[in-house]
Amino acid sequence: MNGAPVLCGQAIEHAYRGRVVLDGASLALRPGEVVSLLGANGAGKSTLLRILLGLLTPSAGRVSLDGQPLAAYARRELAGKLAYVPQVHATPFPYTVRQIVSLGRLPASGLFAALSGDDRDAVEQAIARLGIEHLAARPYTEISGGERQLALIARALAQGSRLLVMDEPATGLDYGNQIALLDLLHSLAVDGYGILKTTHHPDHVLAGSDRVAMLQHGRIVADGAPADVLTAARLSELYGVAIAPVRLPDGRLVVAPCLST
Ligand SMILES: Nc1ncnc2c1ncn2[C@@H]1O[C@H](COP(=O)(O)OP(=O)(O)OP(=O)(O)O)[C@@H](O)[C@H]1O
Repeated sequence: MNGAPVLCGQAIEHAYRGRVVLDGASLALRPGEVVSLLGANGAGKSTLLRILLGLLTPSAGRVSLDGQPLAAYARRELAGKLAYVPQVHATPFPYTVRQIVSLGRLPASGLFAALSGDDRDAVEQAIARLGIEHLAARPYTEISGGERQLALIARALAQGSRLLVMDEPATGLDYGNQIALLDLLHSLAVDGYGILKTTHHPDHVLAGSDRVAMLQHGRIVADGAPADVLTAARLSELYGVAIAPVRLPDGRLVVAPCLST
């Protein structure tokens, strides 16, 4: 059973140069659940994530963590509770994957301190959980986008926070790694992690998410169990194409593309 919400955004509003992107969006994340945030391109998903992480200050609304306003936390304390997995980026520096994962320990160890034994253990455990031991000594600049994504997730795990906020974590992963990622996120939730991720794949919501929130017109227009929320009407409205979930003989729901020509 999930506990009380630990990360709560309430009535969040945000505008970029006067253009309203979020207009009263509310979203909560509890331990032990995978929550997917769905929305069309430009709907404001990344903006909402950045606000929930305290990286961007909303024009209006409140964000709280464990009942305290986000602003009440020191940066290091926040990092111990909340980790961000950004969209894959390139770094100009040829750090090894192990060094990238070690960056997750910086908030705990301090910028100039050597890694302790506990830090090193956390790094190796994160690398093992992602199954990327074979990449650990490779330069981050010389691995694929999908491999970088796995390294960034390992970095978030090494950080030790129990809430993970991920911006399109499946992007760039091949099909096998997408499924492995869904499995990993589910197993992390079973271990008590709370996971909030954006996705463009309704199938990644139907498989492996406990809850889905739909962002449209700057608001969360639906929030609940994937099978309840992802109706043909809502999906068609969200994406502007005819789309319908299909129930397989074994009871699972899937969304299959249906081309107009
Ligand atoms: N720094 C910025 N300055 C001005 N406008 C911005 C800025 N960041 C985002 N926007 C605009 O705000 C809107 C929401 O952007 P955001 O990245 O939050 O959407 P998204 O739902 O994550 O999109 P996508 O699915 O395409 O990644 C977009 O129209 C975008 O162009």
